[in-house]
Amino acid sequence: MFVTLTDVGHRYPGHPLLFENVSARLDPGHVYALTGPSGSGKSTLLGMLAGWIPPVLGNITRVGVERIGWVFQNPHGVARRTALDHVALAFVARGETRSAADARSRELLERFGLGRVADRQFRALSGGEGQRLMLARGIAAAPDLLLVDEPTAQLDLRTAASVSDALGRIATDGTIIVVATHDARTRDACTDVIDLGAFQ
Ligand SMILES: Nc1ncnc2c1ncn2[C@@H]1O[C@H](COP(=O)(O)OP(=O)(O)OP(=O)(O)O)[C@@H](O)[C@H]1O
Repeated sequence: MFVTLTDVGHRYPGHPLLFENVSARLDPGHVYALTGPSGSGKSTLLGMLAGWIPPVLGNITRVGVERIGWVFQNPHGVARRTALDHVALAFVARGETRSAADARSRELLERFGLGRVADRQFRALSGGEGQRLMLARGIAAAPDLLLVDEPTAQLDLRTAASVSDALGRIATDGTIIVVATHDARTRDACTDVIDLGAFQ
């Protein structure tokens, strides 16, 4: 399974080229930081990787990528459900029994520094905890391609740092992960960098 970008470029109708000549190969087990100044097209390229936006130039090939997951800027959860429930449901949806799902979820929550708040309702989590929970849920769903859009944009520095550190630990064998970010610490936590600023 992999994704290739070959000389990819994009412009919105009536606007100049946002970026051009982006070529890369994305493989499972890596976490790719997609960086670049505000407006350089990071969210646009995530939409292209998802297949929502066809590139104006070049092409994107997805081989063996069937399931695509997203983690957005703001954590969205069910207010009265526990953190554990949010992750366990992803495992249950993949066919695990509830008790196996709970055990795997607790392990995953530990990895994201959320072991302590596993039984807390979503509405009682802090912003950083909520965002780390969204990443844990994204991984639990085991998509082939996980697209993460500015996971620290709404967070203060310290909370953002906790999310960046968690991102450094999410590389996982069966999933290609791409994280759009302007946060240097998030970028440094990733295994690879694609800088759109270099393709303007
Ligand atoms: N549907 C659209 N039609 C026209 N222009 C658009 C559309 N969507 C985005 N743009 C413009 O394209 C540029 C790139 O937007 P995009 O959101 O991809 O950048 P970004 O790098 O993710 O920015 P930021 O870091 O600020 O989130 C921006 O100038 C934006 O206003």
